[in-house]
Amino acid sequence: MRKIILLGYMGCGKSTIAKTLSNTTKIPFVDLDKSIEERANLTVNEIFEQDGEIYFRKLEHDIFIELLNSPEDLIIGLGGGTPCYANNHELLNGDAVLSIYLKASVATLFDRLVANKSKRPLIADKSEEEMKEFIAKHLFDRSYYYNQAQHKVNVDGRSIEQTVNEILNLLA
Ligand SMILES: Nc1ncnc2c1ncn2[C@@H]1O[C@H](COP(=O)(O)OP(=O)(O)OP(=O)(O)O)[C@@H](O)[C@H]1O
Ligand SMILES: O=C(O)C1=C[C@@H](O)[C@@H](O)[C@H](O)C1
Ligand SMILES: [Mg+2]
Repeated sequence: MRKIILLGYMGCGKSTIAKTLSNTTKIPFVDLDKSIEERANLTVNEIFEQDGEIYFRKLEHDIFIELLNSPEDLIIGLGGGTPCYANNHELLNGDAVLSIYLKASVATLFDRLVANKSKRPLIADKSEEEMKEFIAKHLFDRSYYYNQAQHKVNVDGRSIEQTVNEILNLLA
């Protein structure tokens, strides 16, 4: 059955947009980070601290595959790094998959993340100045993987409703 996959950098709005899209379409939404936390019975931060990032990436890949193979229609919100590890980027073009990159500028990402970085282990300990530089470099490194998505939706300066409407047009 059909899988709608939202991807993009931390803070681009995957979880927020997916929730509203799910309310509108009545297609259930699964957040990959939340699924990982439920499976491990630990927060993402705790998994990074206790088991390390490599363990997290393995769990992330395994659960992503499970979700893709599940028998129902789903909206899947990926983690910010999901397309950049294992062969996950190839899965963005699998059968019955519609993948959408929510593309945000460094400025938009910085504004959204600066107030809310503690739950994101890759930026939790960075100062504001370090964060801006980190996001810019990291986004550059990851863009190749994000651009493997079938569709790209620019989210800068867009309300949640505007972005959701753009995605609904892709589904029509
Ligand atoms: N127009 C908008 N569209 C989406 N999110 C927005 C918008 N304006 C503000 N936000 C805020 O941006 C923040 C980041 O969004 P969200 O947590 O959905 O990102 P994410 O891509 O799921 O991040 P992560 O990969 O870290 O889980 C949220 O606090 C959300 O409320
Ligand atoms: O960008 C990333 O690599 C991450 C983003 C989050 O969604 C989490 O999956 C985790 O914090 C790693
Ligand atoms: Mg999220």
